[in-house]
Amino acid sequence: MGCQEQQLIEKVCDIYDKLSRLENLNPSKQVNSLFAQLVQTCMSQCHVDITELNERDQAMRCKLIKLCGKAEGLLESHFATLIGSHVKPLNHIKIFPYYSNYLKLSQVEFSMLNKICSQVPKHIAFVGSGPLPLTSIILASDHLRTTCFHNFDIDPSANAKAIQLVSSDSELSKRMFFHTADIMNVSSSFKQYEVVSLAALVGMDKEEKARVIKYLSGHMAPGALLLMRSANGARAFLYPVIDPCDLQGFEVLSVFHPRDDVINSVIIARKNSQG
Ligand SMILES: C[S@@+](CC[C@H](N)C(=O)[O-])C[C@H]1O[C@@H](n2cnc3c(N)ncnc32)[C@H](O)[C@@H]1O
Repeated sequence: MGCQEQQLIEKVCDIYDKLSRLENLNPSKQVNSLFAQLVQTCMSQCHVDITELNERDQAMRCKLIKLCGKAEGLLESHFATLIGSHVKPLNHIKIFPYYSNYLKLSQVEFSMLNKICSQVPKHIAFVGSGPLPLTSIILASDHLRTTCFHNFDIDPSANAKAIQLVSSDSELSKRMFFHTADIMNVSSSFKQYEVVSLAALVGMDKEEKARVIKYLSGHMAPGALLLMRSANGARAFLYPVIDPCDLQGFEVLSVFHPRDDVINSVIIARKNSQG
């Protein structure tokens, strides 16, 4: 590994060490500052190959991804409550600190889908939509204005907050549906979706992510699209990486790796027609 790469890894380890010592990961000046430093560090264009990490750094990365996932959930829940307290919540979603990142990521995901889909999808499933389902809201409001979004989340309180956000918008709430379930227990209804979008935080390690993808491949309609969020380079300290070998039963159609302040890579694959 180059010395620049080693310096980046040491910086990530140092931030992880500070985060892991905190009492909790609820949004606060200290937590927000450490995550801002972590994201800034991992957006570096310095090439990092996480398959070459030593055992200590591999172990740290696995724990850091889980810690980031927890903090992201707490951040989204905190802002979903804040935004949901307004009479017209959707007029206030811009207060979410990473709103512009979601705008850019949703634009990327829409552009990729637009190149692949011959028709506008009628039904999209978003798996792991969370208390602040910004991707579904932005896609439904800005890009796919006739598409119905079925949002799945294992956490009933996440769905309750999400419903609070959209219910005051009469048009949007006609196209946004929320289902409380562990995605690994949902079977029949998946055949109706032309597109299934899998959140970055569903499947917090490689094995679990591969299990979710394998499960989806067994329940999606042949020819349907699976849109996944992955990570590349140093961004792989923040999210699990999806490799082509994890996509048995799918044909990879499009891959996007960000170079700006978008964090997630995006992969779109088609479910093989032989079912
Ligand atoms: C906090 S949101 C974050 C969404 C984020 N933008 C992303 O792309 O991951 C992730 C959500 O996934 C949900 N989740 C995790 N595992 C799940 C599963 N097996 N089935 C359904 N929802 C799940 C969590 O409850 C959480 O609300």
